[in-house]
Amino acid sequence: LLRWNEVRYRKKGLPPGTMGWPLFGETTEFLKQGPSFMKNQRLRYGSLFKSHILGCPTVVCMDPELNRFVLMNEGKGFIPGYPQSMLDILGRSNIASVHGELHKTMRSAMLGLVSPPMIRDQLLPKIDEFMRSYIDNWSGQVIDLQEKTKEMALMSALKQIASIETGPVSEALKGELFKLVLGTLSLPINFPGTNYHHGLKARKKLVSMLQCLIDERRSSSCSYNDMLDSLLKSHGSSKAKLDDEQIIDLIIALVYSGYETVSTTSMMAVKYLHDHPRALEELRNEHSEIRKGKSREDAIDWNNYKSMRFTRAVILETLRMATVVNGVLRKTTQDVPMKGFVIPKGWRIYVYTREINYDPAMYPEPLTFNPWRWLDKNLESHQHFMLFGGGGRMCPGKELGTAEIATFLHYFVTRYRWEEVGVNNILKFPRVQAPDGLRIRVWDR
Ligand code: HEM
Repeated sequence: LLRWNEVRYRKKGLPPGTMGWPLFGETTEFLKQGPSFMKNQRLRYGSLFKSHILGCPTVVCMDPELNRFVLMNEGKGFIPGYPQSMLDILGRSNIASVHGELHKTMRSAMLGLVSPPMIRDQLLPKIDEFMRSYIDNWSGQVIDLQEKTKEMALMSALKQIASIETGPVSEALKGELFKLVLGTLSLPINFPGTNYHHGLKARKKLVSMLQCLIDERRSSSCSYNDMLDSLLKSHGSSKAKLDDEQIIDLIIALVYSGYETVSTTSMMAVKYLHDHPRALEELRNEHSEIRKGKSREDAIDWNNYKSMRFTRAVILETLRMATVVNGVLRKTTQDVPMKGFVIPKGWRIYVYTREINYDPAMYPEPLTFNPWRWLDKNLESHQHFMLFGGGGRMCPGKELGTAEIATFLHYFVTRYRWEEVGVNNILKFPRVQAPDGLRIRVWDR
C-alpha cells in the first residue's frame, strides 16, 4: 500500500518526500511527532518537501524566503487552504477563506473596525472596563488560568462587538461559540454526535441569534458605539457594502480569530512571567509607573498602552517561544513553480513558520525566554517576522489582540501575586494547551 501511494503521487517536478498510507497519509506521524516529524523530513529532503497530511497532498515549506514569497503572492495562485470543516462552519463569506474582490471588501470592513483610532477611542475603553471587572475577585482562589483566559477572550470580544455584558445572552452565545470552535477542528463527517455536526448546528443557532440582534438594532433608535453599530451604519454607504450574511460571517470571524490566539498568549505570558522573576519585575515596574497618580477605578488610555514597551516585548517573546501559530495553509489554484519544482493545482502548501522562531541567526539563544531582545533591534519589522502571518492576509487584529493581552497583564500584575499549583503539563503541538488546565493560586499584592 505504501509503495502504491508513492507511485500514485509520482509526478515529474514534485519536491522530494513521502506520502504515507492511502487516505491517511502521514497525518498520524505529523500529529504525534509534530515538530520532530517536520525537522526529520527537512533533514532528509530539504526545506521544501511533499507529504500527505490532514487529508490532502501537501507541500511543506520551511524556507523563510519561500514562505514569504507564498504569503506575498496570493495572486500567483496561492489562495487560503483551510480544512473543509472550518469553511463550512465559519460561513462562505468568512474572510479567511474568500479571495479576490470579496476578500478585499471583507478585509477593508474588518480593518475599519480594528484600526488604531478605533482601538484608541472605542475599543480600549471597553477592553479596560471589561478586564477590570473580569479579574476583580480572583484573590484567595485557585483558578484554572486556561479556562479563565478563554472565557476572557470570548466575553471581551462580545462586549466590543455588540456591547454584550455577562448575562443570559452572553451565556447562550458562549455555549454555541465553544461548540462552533470545536467543530472547525474536526473531521467533516456530518453524523449526529460528531463535533462537526454540533459545530454546524451551533453555526445555525448563532446565525439566527445574530440576525435577531441586527434586526433589533435596526428597529431601535439608540446608538451603541460598538462594532455592530459601525457595520450597520456603513451598510449601504460608499464604504464597505456588506449584506447581513456577510456582517454575520465577519462577526463570527472576529470572535473566532481572536479567541484561541489571545487566550493562549495571555495564559502563556503569565506562565513565562512566573518562571522568569526578572522579567516579571520589569513588567510590574512598567505597569506600576502607569498606575502612579491613578486611583483604582481610573482606566488606562491609548498613551498608557503605547508606553508599554516591555509588555509588548513580553507578548512577542511569548508568541515566539510558545509558537502559538505554527504556520498557515494555502492551496494552489494552478500548477505553480517553486524553487525548481512544480506544485500541482489543488495541492495544499503548509507555510510552516514555526522553525523561524527558533532560528539562532534571528534570535540568539532561541530557547531562552528573553523579552529584552525585542527592545534592542527592530525585530518586528524584520522580513522574516511572521508571528502574525504576512502579505495581504497579515493579521488585521494584531494591535487589538496585543492591546487586549497588555490590558489583562496590566490589571493582573498590578493587583495580584500568584503561584502555580502542582505540576501543570503544557502541550505545544498541534495547539498550545494545558490538557488538565493551568492552576494558579492568586493573592492580592
Ligand atoms: C495574539 C493574537 C493573534 C495572533 C498571534 C494572530 C495571528 C494571525 C495569523 C498568523 C494570521 C494569518 C492567517 C493566514 O495567513 O492565513 C491571522 C489572520 C487573521 N487574524 Fe489574527 N491573530 C491574533 C489576534 C487576532 C484578533 C484579536 C483578531 C480580531 C480582530 C484577529 C483577526 C484575524 C483575521 C480576521 C485574520 C484573517 C485575515 C485575512 O485573511 O485577511 N486576529 N492572525
